[in-house]
Amino acid sequence: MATADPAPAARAGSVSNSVFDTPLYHRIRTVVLGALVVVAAAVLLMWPAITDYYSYNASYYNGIVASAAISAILTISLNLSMGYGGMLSMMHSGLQLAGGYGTAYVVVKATGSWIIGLAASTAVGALFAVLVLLVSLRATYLYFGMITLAANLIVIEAGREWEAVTGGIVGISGIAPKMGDAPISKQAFYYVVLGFLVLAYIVQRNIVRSGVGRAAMAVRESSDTASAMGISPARAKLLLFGVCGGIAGLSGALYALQLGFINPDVGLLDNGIIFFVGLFLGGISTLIGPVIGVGFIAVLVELIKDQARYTTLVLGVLLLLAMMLIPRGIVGTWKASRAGRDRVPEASDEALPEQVPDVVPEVRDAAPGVPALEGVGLVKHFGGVHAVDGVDIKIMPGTVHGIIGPNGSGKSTLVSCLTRYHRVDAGTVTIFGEEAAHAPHRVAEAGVTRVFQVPHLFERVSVLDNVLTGMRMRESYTWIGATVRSPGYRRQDRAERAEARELLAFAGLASRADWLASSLSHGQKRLLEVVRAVATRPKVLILDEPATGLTSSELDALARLCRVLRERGLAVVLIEHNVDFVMGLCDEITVVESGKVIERGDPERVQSSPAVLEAYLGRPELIEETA
Ligand SMILES: Nc1ncnc2c1ncn2[C@@H]1O[C@H](COP(=O)(O)OP(=O)(O)OP(=O)(O)O)[C@@H](O)[C@H]1O
Repeated sequence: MATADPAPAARAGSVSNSVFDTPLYHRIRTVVLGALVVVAAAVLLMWPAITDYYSYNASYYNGIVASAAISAILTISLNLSMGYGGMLSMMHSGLQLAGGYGTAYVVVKATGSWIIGLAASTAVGALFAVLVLLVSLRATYLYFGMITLAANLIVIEAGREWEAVTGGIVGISGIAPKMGDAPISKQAFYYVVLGFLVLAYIVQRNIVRSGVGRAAMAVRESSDTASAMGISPARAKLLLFGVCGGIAGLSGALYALQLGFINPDVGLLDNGIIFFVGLFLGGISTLIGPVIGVGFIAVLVELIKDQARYTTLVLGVLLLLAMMLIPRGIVGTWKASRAGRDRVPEASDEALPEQVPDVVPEVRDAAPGVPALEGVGLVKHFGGVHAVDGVDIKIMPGTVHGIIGPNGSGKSTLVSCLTRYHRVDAGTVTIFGEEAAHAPHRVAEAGVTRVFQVPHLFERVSVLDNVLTGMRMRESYTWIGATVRSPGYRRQDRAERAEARELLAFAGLASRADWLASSLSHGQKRLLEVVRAVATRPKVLILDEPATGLTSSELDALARLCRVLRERGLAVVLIEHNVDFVMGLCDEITVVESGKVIERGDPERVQSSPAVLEAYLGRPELIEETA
């Protein structure tokens, strides 16, 4: 997940004896950072008083900070969309415009309260974002960007033409926040804006650190893997982009109330440049980056205000320099530097705990004789390639079932048919006797989880966060619960973290829990993928070539995990080329060759089958050697 901001901050890996790894340095760093935050908060809180004391033009300087805060709110929304959700949004200035119209209409045309206006703008932004996402659900990154660009143009054009509501080209003016009949002072409104900035930041942080944010980041990394964990990519995107739209709409309302007017020019992309520059300068996919980036730009723009005609040029050059010199932005670069890292203990190979923890899933309710997963007459052709050609396969609960065959024989395609990643040309799939739903995430919901042949780990978040992502399917809290950190959310979050640590310990990864997943060895990454799949509490776990590249101790850990899962009543499906591993572990083996089953049975039967000896790589001795 692109430099996501896991909580607690994921750590980087091994330790040296540099000054950055001493406890004293870490204490000083914490104190200095804390002091900076306190000073910044104090200055912002006292800003109206400071400007009042030192300047004859206090309202101008208050306005600058209030406008920067409003831009920061919008940039937080853009960060959630592009940084955490991986959705390239070119419609954020349009969302701000739509939000601005919402409040302008309520306050000026309907003579309603500005507070109702804020609510209306938030709703307008959220609704508009959801509508745009609904028509672009299948669009890839760039196409989604183009659709949002079109949406932005439509909002501007609607603003120009729909005069009855928007006031046309002239727009709507006289949008003043009032308490009763008295207008709210600019000073008081400054604090309203500041309050909403804090709120937007908290919403962003709480969402990113909850299952809602983890689901969106999982989809951003790989929607196939997210689906295998029961996450609906469409739902995860809709939710996040809807929240983004709401925040952007809110910023539009504040913009209209702060300046007292709104017109279609607000939606122009030129006006949106500040949000992009602020985001990339501060650090995309970092929580505080958007605020710092926009704050930096506000100061810069103020400093060059006498040369205002060069502002766009300066912002362009700034963006270019930021991309070339600090592509992760100020905050991202700090976090990636030695100075920004937390201290971690040196991790060595861990002894595996003897006891199987209770958190390892168990299947108790399987009806006797009913296959956990069954495919009948499965056919999948790719043009002239008969990848799966009339396969029947029955996988029983409480067994380890191997699927072997030469390269290109159709093993992965068969599994993709069983898990609905491929639409079959013919055949049926049932899970515990019920016909399998046709979307991969629904298959995962029914208890069938898979680990892909190509590793799909979420590399830029912590090991622990990877496992937590696997638990999304059974999280019962809503995004509102996550945002306000309801007692139910906190209870569930605590329990999940404890469970994830137990599962990691069982796989020998406990001491790596807070590391970035990218800092693990290849074998540890494969094990982590299996642990993440186990965290979904599956009834059927499909592992596609999990043993590739594992050391002997990692192979032992994997084999032990498979045996424990079998004892607990799960069906484990193992696609493997490591024949020793398969023969030593599996109760039943299906051998495929050119898309057809050529043998099935226990390891002894398979090893002595003439068809297998003949077909398997054309090198019977490879099988015999293992006998
Ligand atoms: N999406 C696809 N489009 C076209 N052909 C495909 C596609 N996926 C698989 N194939 C073809 O289907 C056949 C079976 O491929 P598959 O990956 O299922 O084999 P496999 O037994 O899993 O191989 P390996 O052991 O090398 O992973 C191959 O000939 C492959 O080229």
